[in-house]
This record gives sequence, C-alpha cells and structure tokens, in this order.
Amino acid sequence: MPKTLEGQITMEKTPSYFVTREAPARIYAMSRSTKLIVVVRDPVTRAISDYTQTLSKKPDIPTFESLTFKNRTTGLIDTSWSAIQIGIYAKHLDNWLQYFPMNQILFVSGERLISDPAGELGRVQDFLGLKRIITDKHFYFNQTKGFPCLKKAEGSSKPHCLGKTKGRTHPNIDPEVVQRLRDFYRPFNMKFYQMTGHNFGWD
Ligand SMILES: Nc1ncnc2c1ncn2[C@@H]1O[C@H](COP(=O)(O)OS(=O)(=O)O)[C@@H](OP(=O)(O)O)[C@H]1O
Repeated sequence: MPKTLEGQITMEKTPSYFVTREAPARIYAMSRSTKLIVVVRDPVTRAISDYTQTLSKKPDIPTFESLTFKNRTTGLIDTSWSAIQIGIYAKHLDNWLQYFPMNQILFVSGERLISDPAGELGRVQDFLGLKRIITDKHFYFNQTKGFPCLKKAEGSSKPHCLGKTKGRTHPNIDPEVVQRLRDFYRPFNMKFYQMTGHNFGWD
C-alpha cells in the first residue's frame, strides 16, 4: 500500500478479502484503523450470480441444481461449494470481528445499490467522513442496461454504465432448489442481521 498523506484516502479492493481467513490479521497488522466496506446481497441471488459468472467462462460445468447438493435426495447442501460458502456472511463476519470492531465495518446493501445508488453511496461517504459529493444528480436509470448508470464518467462528459459482465441474465433455477437454499440461509441471515444491527430483507 502506498503511504497515505494528510487529506488522502487510500483504497484497495478485491471480492475475496471478506471470505479469506488470513485477511483480517494481515490488514490489522498493516493498519488497525483501516475502514472496511463490504457489499452484500441476498446470498441465494449471490450464489446464482457466482454460478452465472463461472458458466460464462466454462459453459460445460454441471447445472446449478446439481452443484448445490451433496445429496439431492436428502436435500443435503454442499457447503464446500464456494458459491454457497461465500453467502454464509455471519461466519465470515465472525472472523473479522476477532480483529476489527463493528463500527469500523460498513455493509452496503447490493439491492439498495441498484434501487437507490445515491442513498447507499451517501452511507459510504458518511462512513468515510467525506462530504456527500455524490448524490442523486449523478445517476440515471438506463432502461437498456436495466441498472443505474453514471450521467458522466470521471474525466468525461459521457454517461457510463458498468460493463457487460455486470448485470448478466441469470439462468432459471428450479424453484424447489431456490426454496431449499432460502431455508438453508435463513438462520445465517438472521444471525448476520443481529450482528450488524441491520435487516437486509432477504426473506
Ligand atoms: N449499476 C449497476 N450496473 C450493473 N450491475 C450492478 C450495478 N449495481 C449493482 N450491480 C450488480 O453487480 C453485480 C456484479 O458485481 P460483482 O460483485 O459480481 O463483481 S465482481 O466480479 O465481484 O467484481 C451484478 O450481478 P449480476 O446481476 O449477477 O451480474 C449486478 O447485479
């Protein structure tokens, strides 16, 4: 990490920090005052999104339904499959709380990032102690993309949407499998709501 001068914020991101066992200790050793931001979404949708991304690179993988279960007849879920494992947010958060207090961690709602991007970014700016520079006026809803986009990209006068790999169409998943996953995640979601003091509404 580069040295951070007075008045600067240094940022670093990767999707896998939150679920990497060694990450909290390493970040703590580097700087215990680091602020942590995690975007979380409904773990069932997250698993399907994760699968969709893998499928786009390896079209021959088994179906989502068959990867979900260790044993489809008994309904035993394969929690070792990373697409399922990553969504057990309460378990990952436990690991971070061994090093960082809750008030140093902000959980951004992936759903609200789509329905109210400025509102969610308002929370991020407050958390970082920044003035609310990014507001509603910076976004518009792009009907073709089906997502909010920036009216102007940084350093440009043109609108900017996220790329083709963000907001892909998900495959249809057997509703029984979706329900089984909802039941599986419910207790972990409840624990996560309790730990964060925030109901993300994934029921
Ligand atoms: N504004 C906007 N435009 C497009 N997409 C948006 C936006 N806001 C949030 N999202 C959601 O971001 C999801 C992809 O982000 P990821 O976290 O998977 O990205 S990463 O691969 O981990 O970097 C992606 O998930 P999928 O819909 O499953 O592709 C989107 O739902």
